[in-house]
Amino acid sequence: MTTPVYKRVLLKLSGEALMGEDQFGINRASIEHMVEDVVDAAKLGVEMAIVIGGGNIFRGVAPGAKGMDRATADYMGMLATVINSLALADAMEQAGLTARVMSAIGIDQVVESYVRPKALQYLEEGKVVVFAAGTGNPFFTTDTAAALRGAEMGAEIVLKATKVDGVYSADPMKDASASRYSHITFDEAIEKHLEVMDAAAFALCRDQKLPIKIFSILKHGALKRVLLGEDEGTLVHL
Ligand SMILES: Nc1ncnc2c1ncn2[C@@H]1O[C@H](COP(=O)(O)OP(=O)(O)O)[C@@H](O)[C@H]1O
Ligand SMILES: O=c1ccn([C@@H]2O[C@H](COP(=O)(O)OP(=O)(O)O)[C@@H](O)[C@H]2O)c(=O)[nH]1
Repeated sequence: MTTPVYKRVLLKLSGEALMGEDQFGINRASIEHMVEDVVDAAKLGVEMAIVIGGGNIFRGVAPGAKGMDRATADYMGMLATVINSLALADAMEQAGLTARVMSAIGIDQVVESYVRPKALQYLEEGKVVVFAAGTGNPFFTTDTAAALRGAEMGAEIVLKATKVDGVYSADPMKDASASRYSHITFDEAIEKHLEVMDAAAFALCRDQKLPIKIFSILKHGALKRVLLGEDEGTLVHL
């Protein structure tokens, strides 16, 4: 089977996964692995919009942010996603893709600002669009940004590529006895307070009838398997 089951997707890439085995920052091998998966996905002809987190950089400055005003710390986190977006777009260009970064916060000398029709046009042209600076608002996460941009772009699904291979009954990093769901409803995920994604992101996707697939970014080829409709990760559905 080589025909993708989706035409357009919103891929959320974990910022923290970018640091690989390092303490913080961008690990070259990690970003190259991620990009290889994106290239394979693009080769299937799937239109791809990407949101990348900022935990790898923000984690590095987090001790210094202790006691800071929350909104200010969140703006620092959003700027961290701009750094990651630029690195990701550069790596994608080097791998032969055409990428565009659009920021939710105006920093026009660095990247163009997010304009919805322009983003839609880029996707139609086969360019990979990277949405930087999250939603542009403090008190949100890049998961919510993924849900928001996914809905705006008319994506058929939000693909959350993270450090675990799906949604578990409890955090698998803390509880070895946790079991993985192959699928779960939005209501169940919210009611059970499963923290693999924040409730705002789950609620937005539920309201927009936008399913989410959660799978491991560390498993090479998993993204392609998801796009081909193979059994991979956890589907969160209505
Ligand atoms: N019920 C759960 N199922 C799976 N993962 C969970 C669960 N509860 C908490 N987690 C944690 O959520 C993390 C993924 O969310 P997050 O930290 O936002 O990652 P990302 O860097 O991808 O944004 C996983 O690494 C896992 O440790
Ligand atoms: O719309 C947004 C998106 C992100 N952030 C900030 O940016 C940080 C980095 O994003 P996130 O933690 O979602 O990244 P990831 O977990 O994927 O590395 C968050 O912690 C927030 O502080 C924010 O304030 N608003």
